[in-house]
Amino acid sequence: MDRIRLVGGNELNGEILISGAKNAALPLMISSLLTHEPLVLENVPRLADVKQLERILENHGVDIAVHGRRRGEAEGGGQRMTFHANDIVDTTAPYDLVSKMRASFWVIGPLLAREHNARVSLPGGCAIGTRPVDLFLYGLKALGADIDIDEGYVVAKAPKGGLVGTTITFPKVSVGATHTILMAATLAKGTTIIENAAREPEIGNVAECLVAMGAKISGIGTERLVIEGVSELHGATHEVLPDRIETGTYAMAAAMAGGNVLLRGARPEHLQAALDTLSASGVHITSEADGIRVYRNGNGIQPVDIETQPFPGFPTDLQAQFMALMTMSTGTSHIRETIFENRYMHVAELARFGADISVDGQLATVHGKSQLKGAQVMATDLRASVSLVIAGLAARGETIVNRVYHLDRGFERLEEKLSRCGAEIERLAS
Ligand SMILES: CC(=O)N[C@H]1[C@@H](OP(=O)(O)OP(=O)(O)OC[C@H]2O[C@@H](n3ccc(=O)[nH]c3=O)[C@H](O)[C@@H]2O)O[C@H](CO)[C@@H](O)[C@@H]1O
Ligand SMILES: C=C(OP(=O)(O)O)C(=O)O
Repeated sequence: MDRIRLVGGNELNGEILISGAKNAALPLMISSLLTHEPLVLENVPRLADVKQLERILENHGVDIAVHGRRRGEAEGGGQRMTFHANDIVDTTAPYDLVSKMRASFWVIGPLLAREHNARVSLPGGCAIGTRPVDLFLYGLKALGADIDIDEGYVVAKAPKGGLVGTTITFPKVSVGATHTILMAATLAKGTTIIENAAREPEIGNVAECLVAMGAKISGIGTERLVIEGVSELHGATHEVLPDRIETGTYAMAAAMAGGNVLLRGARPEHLQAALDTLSASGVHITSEADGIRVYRNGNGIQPVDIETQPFPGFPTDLQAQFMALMTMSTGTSHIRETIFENRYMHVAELARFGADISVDGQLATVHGKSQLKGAQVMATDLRASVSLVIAGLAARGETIVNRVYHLDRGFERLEEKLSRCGAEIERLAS
């Protein structure tokens, strides 16, 4: 298994091109199942999760082609890809494909809407909590689907004539359930209203793509989405938005290591809560025409308390990275994880660097230290893994991060992007 070796202590200076967002690319790819015409996506990141979803879509009969890169070839700008679901040849999404990744379960929405039936294995994804699918099933049943759980599969059937629009009020905000019901409702009969919809920018990006494909959606970006069903969708060309979690991660890396980095292509409005938190900790953040500049030059990091929340709050996908940063603050900070019940696996690994963190339920208390020391650590999930990398950038001496396949799910060319800015980092191939 590949490992990452880094030696801490170098500042980060230069530019990092922000890739297309994994969490938008995946549902956008899934949207291609809604039409028999080709969907062209631009700025698709090259990630293990994208590859895995390609396998799942191909199993349903989607033809996939890569047409090259749109921008920043040398730095790894995103791919231009076509997804053509002319015929759906299989409405089963099998366990061995779906169990590796949470978002693969979302195919259930388009399959049910277009083919009126679907058999999808219960999903996998980062082991950060129990991650049930009750909200998906609640929404699909409300659209008229008959749902059964059989041998680990959700077996769903639409009523005769297809799904029927209705009002769905989610008792809890769910990104995945919002994506799934939104996609399904585009082809339902009549109007669907989703109340308490997730407002993450990736939902807006998908909704805009669906509109380009002929869907009728209003309320994009709000917690109330109104979808007027149409009888069919058509092909379109659409761009994956820049990855706000990658942006926040590199912002925190620059804050930890010190230096001055331009995060090219980043959109500040997509991670304002995280940027405000970084500013409060003493990091200089400025918006520029082509991205976000992050600058820290020898100043101490102030402790700041955060609580993770659905968008526009502080994202849970940046909690681990922020905790790494707080380990070097000049005081004590409190972090409350409210989205997932088991998203503190990085705590034990950060302790190997000498970090002083205690956890009581959903609350983590981080006592800042002036200097971390490099260590041998284990990546446990995607964002936890990258928190270990950025801790290693600031630690004295050598760090080895084991099990980096987690990182490859969500960070494109991580070592390359960081080493271009001066980090001493390399991949040790197994
Ligand atoms: C591929 C993708 O985009 N993944 C993101 C997505 O995950 P994902 O879509 O899985 O996250 P959700 O927003 O659905 O989960 C939020 C909370 O709702 C709970 N829940 C969810 C569905 C359900 O049917 N029942 C239920 O109880 C979850 O267990 C969790 O506690 O949003 C999360 C929250 O921003 C991010 O951390 C993930 O990176
Ligand atoms: C938790 C994540 O991914 P997934 O939902 O696919 O597990 C993530 O992107 O941080």
